Amino acid sequence: MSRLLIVDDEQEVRNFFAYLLRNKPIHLTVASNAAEANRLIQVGTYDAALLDLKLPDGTGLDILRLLKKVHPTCRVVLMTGYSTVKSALEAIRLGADDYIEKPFSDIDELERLIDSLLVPQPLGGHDDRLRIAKEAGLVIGTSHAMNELVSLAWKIARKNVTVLIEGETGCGKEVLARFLHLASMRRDEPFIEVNCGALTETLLESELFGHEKGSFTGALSLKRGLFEVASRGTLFLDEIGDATPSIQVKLLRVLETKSFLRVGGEHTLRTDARIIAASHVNLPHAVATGTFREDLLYRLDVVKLSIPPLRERRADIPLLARHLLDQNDGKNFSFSADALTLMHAYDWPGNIRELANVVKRALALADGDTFVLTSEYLPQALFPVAETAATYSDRSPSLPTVSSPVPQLDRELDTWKHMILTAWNQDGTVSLPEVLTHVKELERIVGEAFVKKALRETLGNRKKASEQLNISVRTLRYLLHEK
Ligand SMILES: Nc1ncnc2c1ncn2[C@@H]1O[C@H](COP(=O)(O)OP(=O)(O)OP(=O)(O)O)[C@@H](O)[C@H]1O
Repeated sequence: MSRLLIVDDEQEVRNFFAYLLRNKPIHLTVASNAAEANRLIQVGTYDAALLDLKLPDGTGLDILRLLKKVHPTCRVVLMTGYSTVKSALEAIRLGADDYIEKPFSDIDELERLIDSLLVPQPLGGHDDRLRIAKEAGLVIGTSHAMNELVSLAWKIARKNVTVLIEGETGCGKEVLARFLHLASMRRDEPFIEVNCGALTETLLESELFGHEKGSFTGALSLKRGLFEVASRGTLFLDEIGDATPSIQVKLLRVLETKSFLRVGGEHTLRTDARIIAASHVNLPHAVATGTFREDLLYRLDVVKLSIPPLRERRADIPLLARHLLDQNDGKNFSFSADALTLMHAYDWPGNIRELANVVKRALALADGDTFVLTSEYLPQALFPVAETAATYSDRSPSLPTVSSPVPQLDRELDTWKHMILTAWNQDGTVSLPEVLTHVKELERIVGEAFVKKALRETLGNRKKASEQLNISVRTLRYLLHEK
């Protein structure tokens, strides 16, 4: 029987849960204050807990911290009034699974939430998250920092809250914004990106809010603004730190009132666009220096997602490089161990965009029959000072430098070995479920390689090939994605 803890100071709420769950195989324990909850946590075990955020003698956040310490696998949902949504999001950051707003408006949804909390979580069971990450072109990798970040993004994607994404240039702010959109209920509506630093103030204003016909010279027809076009979808305001003071005022108004006027217009229009903003400049710093409005930052920063620079998640480089090779028609190519070692040591000031350029350059330099991209294909910037490609590859016990038709499997094993060893050697926490997901992927690749080899040897005879491999024809089909 599952064990559920409910902490709420209101008698009616406790009674409500007792009634709602009366016929379920759940052992319910209730507490009416923080002191009682803390005592119960020390003496009992719980599979899930629903915690009121505000209690007479403490907060749900304190109880959450204790629960995560004493029973790390206990799944937690915070119950909150609308005014405390920001604290509820803080709870998600601290490890809570979700939050629900009180009073409960949809009892069926509440029941579904409780049921889902009590289903055991399989190790590595992140299939949906990985599928959507793939769709968004987002490689999560194995670093703890990225896994924490994507897990937080996943949890808040379906909440209608404004998100602020911070991170150095080229570290994947737009990719993460796309992931948030695809993981939200708005995924079938438009995702629209606008770079606030790339347009003049007048153009940006007319892009964002639209204009009426004849409102200025050149406004030959009515134009709908992006707030209108993205009304049921997501509007991604990139480089928000570059917006001029006048645009900042107008954005603040839309965020506060959900309404706006077209340039030259008289009718107020409403928008329900979900706003995701991103900036490579430090916005609190911009507020301190007077170039960004504090009230706008407050409105945007309901949830902040800070993407770590690539140099702080070097463990992800092999998988990112693999992804970028595939993306650039380089499926048959791979980087040699010496090239990956250099890439691992480099600081990547331009982050993943710079890595993408290095990958494209290496592919462009590759001659017709080179499939292993060694250090010779990397730009000089990646070499330690005073070393050149030639001296580096002389020293290093690398793979053959050119012209070796290394089979696909060999290359895959090389990338995976490097990725797993990097995760292994990483200090601190590592996301084992992600490592295991990649091992599973490797299992599939190895299976497919063996099947193809057996099919070549048996001249395409599936029955003989499956006998040779001691698998059923069905498994063979599965490994060939024929299902
Ligand atoms: N996690 C990732 N997985 C795969 N590709 C990524 C990832 N992060 C970034 N990229 C790739 O790196 C490049 C830069 O990413 P993106 O444009 O999202 O960065 P950004 O932080 O928005 O950059 P800027 O600050 O210049 O606007 C893109 O080609 C993107 O596809």
